[in-house]
Amino acid sequence: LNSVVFLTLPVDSIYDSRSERVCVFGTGDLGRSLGLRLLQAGYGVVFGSRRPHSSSSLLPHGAQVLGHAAAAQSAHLIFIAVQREHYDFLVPLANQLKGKVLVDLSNNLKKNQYPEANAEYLQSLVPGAEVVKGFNTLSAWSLQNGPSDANRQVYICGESVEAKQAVIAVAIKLGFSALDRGFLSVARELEDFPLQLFPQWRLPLRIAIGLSAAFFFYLLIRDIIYAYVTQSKDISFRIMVSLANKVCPIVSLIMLSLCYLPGVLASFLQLYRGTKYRRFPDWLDRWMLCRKQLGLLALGFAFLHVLYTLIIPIRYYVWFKATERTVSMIRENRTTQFDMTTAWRGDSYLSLGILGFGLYVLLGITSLPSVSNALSWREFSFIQSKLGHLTLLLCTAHTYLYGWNRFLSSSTYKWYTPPGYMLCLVLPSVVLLLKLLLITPCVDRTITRIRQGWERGADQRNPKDNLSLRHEL
Ligand SMILES: NC(=O)C1=CN([C@@H]2O[C@H](COP(=O)(O)OP(=O)(O)OC[C@H]3O[C@@H](n4cnc5c(N)ncnc54)[C@H](OP(=O)(O)O)[C@@H]3O)[C@@H](O)[C@H]2O)C=CC1
Ligand SMILES: [Fe+3]
Repeated sequence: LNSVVFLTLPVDSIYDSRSERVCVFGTGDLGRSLGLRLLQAGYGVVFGSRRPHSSSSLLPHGAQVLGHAAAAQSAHLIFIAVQREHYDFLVPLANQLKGKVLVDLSNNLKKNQYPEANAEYLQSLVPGAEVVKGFNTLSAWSLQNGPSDANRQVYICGESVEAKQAVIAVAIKLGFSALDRGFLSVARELEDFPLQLFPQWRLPLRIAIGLSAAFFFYLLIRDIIYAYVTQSKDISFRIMVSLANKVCPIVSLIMLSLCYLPGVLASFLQLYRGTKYRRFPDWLDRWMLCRKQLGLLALGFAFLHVLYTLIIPIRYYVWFKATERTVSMIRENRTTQFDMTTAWRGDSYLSLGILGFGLYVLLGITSLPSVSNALSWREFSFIQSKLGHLTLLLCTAHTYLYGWNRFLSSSTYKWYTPPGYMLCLVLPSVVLLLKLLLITPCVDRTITRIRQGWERGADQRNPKDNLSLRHEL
């Protein structure tokens, strides 16, 4: 879209702006930062201020400061860097603002603060001007940082195409890429943008916190409080590492399963409906949209599990136990035999864990926009779907083997924290089994046909066709 907009601009308006003058109303934080950036880009800047003579000391060098009316007359494009509450000062200037392009930069402190968008309100105050909403997602700080700052996208919207093109030309000159989002009715959405706090992370974060808290308290009671009550044994020090190192892998594996479960469910739903031309239910849609965040959080927990596992040899408790055992063996003049089976089992589960984690990291890296943009759709889906399920398989196998090892190696060992252990294995096992079912050649072929729109317009087909499809399954 950017390139289209770029091409439709007259070349002069992009390159020959040395003499062009732009006006900025408001000499506050944003006004000054924007003015500085405009001056650096070669524009002449005229500030419009209530007190043109007393506000000039902080202003960027080279800018002119006039009263609002005089400043408005000096330029075609006027940035309004003033809070919305004060917009009524523009009403008496209606004559001077006629035909001018007014850029509304304002944001609100909370959602739905006013009945209409700030930009629409501005348009209603000055009907003779062309209002364009834009630049509000930038901060004064990022504007001062210059073009090296990562935040390079600005969104704009407005009714007049010419007015928007003029604003886009300035944005490009300042080093931003501008995205035209449409008419002024989109302004409210743009104004809500800076108020959003990680919207797609909310649900995954809640799941992660909920699961961590539930398993932490479960393990606290099961491992520590239970031992204290029944055997009067104080092993509370285990909270810091042992307990955390159980919570992390359990939460990680459940979250990774939750990341792949909606895709599998969606495939079954399409299979059941025999068409891809019907919307998924809302809950499934929302779930599908936060898969990346679920996966990244799962990776975070897996990473913590790796770190906690790596520090095991340097723990005081481990060192103490090992020394104690060696000393008692010397005292009792005992020796032990090297057990090949134990060695195999231990190494196998560790190796599966390492391979799983390696793939886990690969999934995380390829979900970064800069990396995923460099991949073709086929490459991306190969890594995220095929290798993703392989990761889930390796991590599940690692956990199975671990539980099995503990079960076999310790005679006094009770079945390892049953509900936690079972839950963290049941869910991935179910996802893997369903996926296995989906990749059996017959089902896979049908899904591919459905996705390719093989039976386009399926919604109008007669029920008999549906039956034949089911029959084929
Ligand atoms: N600061 C930021 O990072 C960002 C700010 N914005 C938006 O930009 C707008 C300005 O923000 P900011 O620069 O931080 O605010 P400031 O409070 O720093 O500056 C506001 C400016 O508005 C002018 N002003 C204040 N009251 C009146 C009035 N009654 N009549 C006319 N002019 C008035 C003043 O300029 P003077 O004294 O010269 O008249 C003042 O310097 C806000 O709507 C904000 O939401 C948007 C994105 C980022
Ligand atoms: Fe592990």
